[in-house]
Parts: sequence; structure tokens; C-alpha cells
Amino acid sequence: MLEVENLHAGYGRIGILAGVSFSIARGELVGVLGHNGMGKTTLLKTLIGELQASAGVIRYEGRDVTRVRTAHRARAGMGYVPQGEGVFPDLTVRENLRMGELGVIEQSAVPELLERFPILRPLLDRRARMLSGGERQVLALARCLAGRPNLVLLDEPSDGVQPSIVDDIAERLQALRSAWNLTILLVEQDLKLVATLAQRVLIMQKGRITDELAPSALGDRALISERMGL
Ligand SMILES: Nc1ncnc2c1ncn2[C@@H]1O[C@H](COP(=O)(O)OP(=O)(O)OP(=O)(O)O)[C@@H](O)[C@H]1O
Repeated sequence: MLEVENLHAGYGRIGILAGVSFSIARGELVGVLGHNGMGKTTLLKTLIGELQASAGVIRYEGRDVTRVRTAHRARAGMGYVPQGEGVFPDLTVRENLRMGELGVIEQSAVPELLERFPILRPLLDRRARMLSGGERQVLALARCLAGRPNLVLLDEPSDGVQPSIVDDIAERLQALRSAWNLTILLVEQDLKLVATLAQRVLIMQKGRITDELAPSALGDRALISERMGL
């Protein structure tokens, strides 16, 4: 479903991704772990096309999308939930969900999403800026899913969200993943969340994928520190 080969990208002359290679099969949920500043967000931005790759190849469903514009990648089924900024703060919840489904020709997924994320239902007419961190994260996720993606690039959904809501998001995301056969690339610092959701875990260090772990290995702090390069 997604194949990444020797991907390089950065900001101006500063190189951040220094040859990232990995692949994900359809329906898989793959976690990416790494210390701050190792390039995880940069990787997601490059995959969705907000940043241009300076070298390497991104193949999505067999098609080379490395030079394809973000809007076209989205139309092809790639979704992105950026860290902490996935909603329009001045729009209501309802309007945010509508924005998410612009350009979708299939039947609206919003009624199903409101069933799967019932926390949003009483908030439909509230502006997104008024929501709690957890509610905003659920909205960001639902907004992305309203676009009916096949692949979701998810950046730190636990950030600024209280633990009970993180557990709830994890459970609902898992249910949705199997119902919709979603493929998910999850960047996350919360080891417990990665261990709960991911089938494989990639370790990122200094702009490269340096290792792969089974989620069951995430309980072993010493091993994690060693592999993550502390
Ligand atoms: N717009 C930018 N301009 C210049 N450098 C940037 C920019 N955004 C990020 N960087 C730098 O790129 C490096 C990688 O950042 P990135 O956000 O990808 O890391 P990360 O692994 O996601 O870390 P975190 O967990 O802190 O979000 C960091 O050194 C960061 O300072």
C-alpha cells in the first residue's frame, strides 16, 4: 500500500530525512517511535506532500506520488492528521466535518463517524476553538476520516489529551480500522498507545528508520532506550 525508498527531505538547506525506507501493507497499523527532533513529523509532511522530497521515492498503491501535489494525494486516498492543528478553530464542529468531506463523491461518512465518535454529537454547533484538547483531537481525526482515506498518517494523537480520552480514541480507532480496512502510520510518543494499536513499530533516529520492533517489546524500557539511541 505504501512503499518509501531512500527518502530525503528537509527545510531549505537543512537536511532532516536522510534516507528513510520502509513499507506498509494494506490494513496494517505501523507505529513510528523516536526522540524529539528525529524527523517523525517531517516524514509525515513529506509523505503527504507538504514538504517536497529532495530524493527518494514514495509509492502509494503502486503509483509513484513523490512529485504529486498534496491535494491529489488526498484525492487518491491519503489522509493526514497533523499534530495539534488538525481543525479549523473558527469553524464549528459540523463545518469542520463538512470541510473534511469536500470532494468526496461517495455517500457521506459523517453520520457513521458521529456514531463511532459520539463525543462530537452534542458539540456539532460549537466552534472548534472552544473544544477541549481531547475533543479537538477526536474532531481532527473524524474530519480526516470524513474524506474517506485508505491510508491515515496520524501525528501524536495523544498530545494534549487526557489519558482516559486517549484510551477511548484508541478503542474507537481500532474498531474503525477493521471496519474500514484502514492502513495507519502512527507517530506517537506514548509507548502504551503504540503497544496497544501497532502491529509493527519502526524506530526513527536522525532522519532514518534504524530498527523495527514487535509491540510486545515496548514494555522493555532498557531495550527501547538502547534501540532509540539514548
Ligand atoms: N519549519 C522548519 N524549519 C526548519 N527546521 C525545522 C522546521 N520544522 C522542523 N524543523 C527541524 O527539523 C527537525 C525534525 O523535526 P520533526 O518535527 O520532524 O521531529 P519529530 O521527530 O517529529 O519531533 P517531535 O517529537 O518533537 O515533534 C528538528 O530539528 C526541527 O527543529
